[in-house]
Amino acid sequence: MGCGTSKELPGASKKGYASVVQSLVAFSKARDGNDEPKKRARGTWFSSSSVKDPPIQAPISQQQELKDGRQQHKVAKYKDKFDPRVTARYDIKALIGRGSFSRVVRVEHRATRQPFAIKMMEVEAPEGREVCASELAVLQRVNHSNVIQLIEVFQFPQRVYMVLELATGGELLERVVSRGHFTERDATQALRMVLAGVGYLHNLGVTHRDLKPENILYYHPGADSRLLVTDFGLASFGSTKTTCGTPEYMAPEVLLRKPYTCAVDMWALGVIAYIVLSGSMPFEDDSRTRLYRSIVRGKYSFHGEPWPSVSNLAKDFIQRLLPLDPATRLTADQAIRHPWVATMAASSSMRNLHRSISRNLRQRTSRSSSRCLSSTAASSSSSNKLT
Ligand SMILES: Nc1ncnc2c1ncn2[C@@H]1O[C@H](COP(=O)(O)OP(=O)(O)OP(=O)(O)O)[C@@H](O)[C@H]1O
Repeated sequence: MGCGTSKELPGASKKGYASVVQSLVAFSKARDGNDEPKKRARGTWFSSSSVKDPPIQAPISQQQELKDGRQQHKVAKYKDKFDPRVTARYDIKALIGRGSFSRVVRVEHRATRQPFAIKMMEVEAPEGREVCASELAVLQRVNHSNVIQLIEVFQFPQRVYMVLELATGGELLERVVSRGHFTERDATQALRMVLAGVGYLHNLGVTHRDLKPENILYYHPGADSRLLVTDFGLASFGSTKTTCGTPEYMAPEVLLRKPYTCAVDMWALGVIAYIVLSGSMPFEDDSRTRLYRSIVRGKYSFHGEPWPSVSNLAKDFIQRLLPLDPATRLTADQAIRHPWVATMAASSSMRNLHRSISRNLRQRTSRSSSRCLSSTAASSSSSNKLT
C-alpha cells in the first residue's frame, strides 16, 4: 500500500492513551472508596474539568433516559449509513468506535442473536481502499485464537462491511490498569498470547506493521480471556520498504527507510513489553525529530520506577527485542521460548507493579492529552499515525 508519503491521517489522536486515562480516573475513584456505579468505570466521564468539578446532575433515572435517548439517536444515525442488505442480516446495536476510514459497530445476527462487530470502511477514496484491501487480504487468510476472526464480508463500491468476532474485554493496557494488581507473571501471560498470534502471522508471511497496545484487545472481560491482535490496515506480505506505523513503535530500519521484514513487529513488541511492565515508553519525545533520533540510536533506559523491582530476565527479554540490528532481534518463535516467557517469570519476584505502572500511565496520558487538546484546537485533522 502507499505508505511512503508520511501523510498524517485524521482521527488517530483521539484514541490510545486517552481511553486508558479514563479507566485510570474511574479506577482510582473506585479505589478511593467512591461508590459510583460500576458502569461509569468503563466509561463515559471524561474531560478533566468534569472530574474536578462535576456539574449538578439530574436524577439517575433521568440521566439513564437521556443516555438511552442519545444512544438510540446515534444508532439510528449509523443504521441509515448501513446498506439494507447488511441490516437485513445484522441488527445494529451501538457504535464502538471510529478509525481513520472506518466505523465499528456492535451488531447482533438477526437469526442467531449472536453478537459481532462490523467494521464499515469507506472505500471510495484511494487511501481508504488501500487500507481496506490490506486488512481484507490478511483477514481472509487467518484463523488463530489470538488473531481477530473475520466472519463474513459485504463488498459494495463505496463501502465494505467486515463482520468480525466481537471483542468485549477492552484494550491490553485498560486491563492492566483495571485489575489493580499486576506482576511480571501477568505480563508474561499477556505477552505469550500476543506472541502466539504474531508468530502465526509471521509464519504466514504477514507483517502487522502497527502493533501497539490499542490494537491488542481482550475477547471478553473475564480473567481467562484470550488476547486478540487486531487492525490489519497497514499489514503487508513479505519484506517491504514503505514508511508507516505509529511513530513511538516504529523500528529503526523503518525510520531509516531500509528494506525491512517482520522483525519490525518484534521491535514493536519490545516497546509494548516495556510499556506493559512500566507504564512508560522507551522512546518518547514531543519532538518527532528527537523521537526518531533516539529510536535510530536505540537510546532507552531502565531508569525510574518500577524498573528497580523488575527482574533482569524481563529486562533481558526487552533488550533482545530492541537491538538496532533486526537480524539479531528475537523472532516470535524465539521470544515465546525466552526463559522469562517460557517459565512465566517463575524466578522473578511476584511484586505488584500496578501502582507504578498506573502512575506512569497517568502522568504520560495527562501530558499527551493536554498536547492533544492544544493540537486539536490548532488543527482538527492531526494524527499520530504515518501511512
Ligand atoms: N472486532 C472488534 N471488537 C471490538 N472492538 C473493535 C473491534 N475492531 C475494532 N474495534 C474497536 O473499534 C475502534 C475503531 O477501530 P478501527 O480498527 O476501525 O480503527 P482504529 O484502529 O482505532 O483507527 P485507525 O484506522 O486510525 O488505525 C477501536 O476502538 C477498536 O478497538
